[in-house]
Amino acid sequence: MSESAAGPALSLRDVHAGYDDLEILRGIDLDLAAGEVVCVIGANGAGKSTLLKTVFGLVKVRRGTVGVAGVDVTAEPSAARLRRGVVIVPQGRCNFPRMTVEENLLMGGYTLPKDRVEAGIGRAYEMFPVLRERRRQAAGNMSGGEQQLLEMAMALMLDPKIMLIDEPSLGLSPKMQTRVFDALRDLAGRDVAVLLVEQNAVQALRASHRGLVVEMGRVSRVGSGTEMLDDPDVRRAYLGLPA
Ligand SMILES: Nc1ncnc2c1ncn2[C@@H]1O[C@H](COP(=O)(O)OP(=O)(O)OP(=O)(O)O)[C@@H](O)[C@H]1O
Repeated sequence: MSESAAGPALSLRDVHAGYDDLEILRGIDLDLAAGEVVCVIGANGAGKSTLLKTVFGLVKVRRGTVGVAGVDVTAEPSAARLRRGVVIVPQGRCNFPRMTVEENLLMGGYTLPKDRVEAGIGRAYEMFPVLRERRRQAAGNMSGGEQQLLEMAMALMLDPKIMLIDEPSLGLSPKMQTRVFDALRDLAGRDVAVLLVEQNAVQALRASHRGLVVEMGRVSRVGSGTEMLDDPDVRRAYLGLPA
């Protein structure tokens, strides 16, 4: 993990956001360092996905600021944030099931110049060798876990600094879940800041440097992954474990 001279990779200050007259985020404060994996947990409907969408600019900030590498991006549209290296991997998988794995990767990098596309594909195959093996196969014929890896690899094409990822382990076998969480740690090892939303909070916290609980639109608890796993209130309320 590292904090550059410019400060954290991502910083949220008193962020308020929501939909129509519904305020969902009510003063979120959060700093995320390069190379750090932070897992957001909370009840259904607490606003976890809204938080990711707000960082990416899909939901408008009503009050407060979003900063990326020390630059205030609160007023910037998603495309501008993307150019700053913020990517989002939404819930669900495989946008282009009939296209091959490699064609999907090319779609992930369609805004890039040719040399960066080649570098991106090289990076994706190095990180996920299974995708190289399957590169000529229709993406929709891969397992759910492999499709999830492809989604992450598509986001990797853009050489991101910040990856926002929503429920990456949803519907995967325990073995594939482990693979996905390992991949997130690998990304962090490459200095990407990862903000992760997960229902599978136990495994996600094990894979995270820090966890935070969102409650009533605010961050109610922050701690290392281990502290959160040991916290009796968190165990009872969010992990389904005995206190
Ligand atoms: N586009 C939208 N328009 C209106 N309300 C929305 C919209 N998207 C989400 N909401 C509402 O905002 C609240 C927070 O939703 P969000 O998806 O952020 O929760 P979450 O914590 O990710 O939930 P879950 O764990 O169930 O996925 C919910 O009450 C939801 O119904």
